[in-house]
Amino acid sequence: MRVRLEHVGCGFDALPPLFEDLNYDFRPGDKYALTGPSGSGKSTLLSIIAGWMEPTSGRVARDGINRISWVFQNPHGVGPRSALDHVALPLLAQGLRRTDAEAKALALMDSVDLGSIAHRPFRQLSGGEAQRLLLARAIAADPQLLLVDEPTAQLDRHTGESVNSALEAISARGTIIIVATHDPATREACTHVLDLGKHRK
Ligand SMILES: Nc1ncnc2c1ncn2[C@@H]1O[C@H](COP(=O)(O)OP(=O)(O)OP(=O)(O)O)[C@@H](O)[C@H]1O
Repeated sequence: MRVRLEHVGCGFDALPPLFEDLNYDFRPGDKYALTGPSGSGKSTLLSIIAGWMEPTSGRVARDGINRISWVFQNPHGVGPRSALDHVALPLLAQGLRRTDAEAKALALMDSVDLGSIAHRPFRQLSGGEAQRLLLARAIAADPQLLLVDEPTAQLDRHTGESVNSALEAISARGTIIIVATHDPATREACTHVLDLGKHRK
C-alpha cells in the first residue's frame, strides 16, 4: 500500500504553475506535513492526491488504496443531528450494533477532547470542535489514506496536542496521513515534511 507522486505538476489557466515535477512516496505508518505559504497549492495537492482533480502533468499512483478520508478546513455536518451521531454513522455502516457504534464513537470523540459535547447538535459546535468531530468521524471510517487540511489552525495548544496525538494513534494502525499545515507543532509531530514553498516555479 502506498501513494506515489510521479512528475506531478499543476497550474491554473494562464498563471504560472503552482508546482512542477513533484516526485514523492507516501507510505503506511508515516505522517507527512504538507507545508508552504498561503496559496502555494497545499489544498490543490490534497485534491490531486485524493483523485478529485487531475494534475496538469504527471500522475498519482495509488497502490492498494480503497478507502480515503478527507477532513476539510471548513467542516460541514447535519445541523440538528448530535455530534455523536456524526461519528457513529460510519461505524453503523460497517455493521456495528448501535450500542457498540456509540461506545466506539464516544471513545474516538474523547481522543480529540470532545467527549463532553457528544450530545450537542452539530449546529452548536464551534469551528474547531466541528473540525475535530469530522476528524473523529474520518478515523471511524478506518481509512487507508487520511488527508487533513489545517487541523489545528483554530485550536489552543492543549487541544492541538490532542489532535496531533489522535493522528499519531491512527498512523500507528498503518494509515498514510497527509496533513496540510502552517502549525510548527503539527509539523514537528509528523515524520516527513513536503514543503511546497521549495517546489514553486
Ligand atoms: N479552481 C481554481 N481556479 C483557479 N485558481 C485556483 C483554483 N483553485 C485554487 N486556485 C488558486 O491556486 C492557488 C493555490 O490554492 P490552494 O488553496 O491550493 O493553496 P493553499 O496552499 O492550500 O493555501 P492556504 O494555506 O491559504 O489554504 C491559490 O492562488 C488559489 O487562488
